Amino acid sequence: MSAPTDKTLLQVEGLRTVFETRDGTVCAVDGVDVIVERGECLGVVGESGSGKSVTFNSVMGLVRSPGRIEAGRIMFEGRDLRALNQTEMRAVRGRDIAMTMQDAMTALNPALTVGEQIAEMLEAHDKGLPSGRNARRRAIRAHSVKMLGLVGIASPETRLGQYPHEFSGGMRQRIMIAIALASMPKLLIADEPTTALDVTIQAQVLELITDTRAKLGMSVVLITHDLGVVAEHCDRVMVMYAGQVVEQGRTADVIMRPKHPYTKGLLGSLPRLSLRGQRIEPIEGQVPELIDLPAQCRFYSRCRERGPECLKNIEMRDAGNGQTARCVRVQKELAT
Ligand SMILES: Nc1ncnc2c1ncn2[C@@H]1O[C@H](COP(=O)(O)OP(=O)(O)OP(=O)(O)O)[C@@H](O)[C@H]1O
Ligand code: NI
Repeated sequence: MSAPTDKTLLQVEGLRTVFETRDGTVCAVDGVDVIVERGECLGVVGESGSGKSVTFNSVMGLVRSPGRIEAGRIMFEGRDLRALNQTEMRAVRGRDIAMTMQDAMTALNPALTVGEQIAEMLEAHDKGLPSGRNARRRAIRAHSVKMLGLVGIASPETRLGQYPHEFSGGMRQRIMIAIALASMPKLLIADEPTTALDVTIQAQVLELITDTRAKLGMSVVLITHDLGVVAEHCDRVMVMYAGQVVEQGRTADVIMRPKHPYTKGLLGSLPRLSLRGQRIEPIEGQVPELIDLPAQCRFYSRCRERGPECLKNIEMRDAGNGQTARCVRVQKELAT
């Protein structure tokens, strides 16, 4: 992983998050490092079950029993988020870091109007709201109308008074983004923001995130199965497999010169020049069970390039240009 700089907003080091199950301890996230710089968009890709959501739920302090963070440091603007108590962490959520959940349908509260939910977020984080009751109410309303307009909801004044079920799936997704953005977070974590949306709405939602990123100067973590989205919207990309980061680097480098056989597999089945809209194609074989994994490359059983030298724990290796990959074959290339 590249080194932190003055511009580093979020730095995760050695994150390990486990779930106790009847079959044993599932190590969903095992030694994950992440760096997010100010203003950048980081893409996170990997097959289902690779640990993408658990990694960022851990950052948000939202891992619930039987899960727990077992090790690692989560530094946000120089503060150690793991050292915060619940009240302090609640203040960070939404105000500094907002996350839109994979499941938009259930993430919204069905019993509250959209306006009430945006207001709740604004009240909780209280960024420069006036103190008088009426002035405060007016400010919240004005800001809520603005947010709904920003996410492309027509007649926002009327729409504020409606409940989630009165909106289409695509609109609900955009409303969740509006709620996340209402507090002007420094970091937006969008977990599969366009899953289950039709192609036109997908494009709108992503444009919205990218535009808002530019306007607010915020950073974005985009969790997605869609490599076309990564190619188009992300400065850097991180590829996860079986609870580990297996490759990361600048998007263009990783897509044009993938170093890890898993990344090559993900890209291999895609037509190079039309990545748009392509989801990850399955690679032959199965992701290993994340319980009591042997000390060897986790991709071993599915790897076309495997050899006896892969039967040990593999560290991330430097491929040059800030690109790293967890494969014994990786060699540093001269800067281009
Ligand atoms: N509540 C839980 N109990 C037990 N294991 C869990 C639980 N939640 C997650 N896991 C484990 O963590 C692994 C990683 O899950 P995670 O949701 O992070 O995957 P993901 O990469 O986000 O996948 P997807 O693309 O399907 O969203 C799962 O395969 C599962 O083994
Ligand atoms: Ni997920």
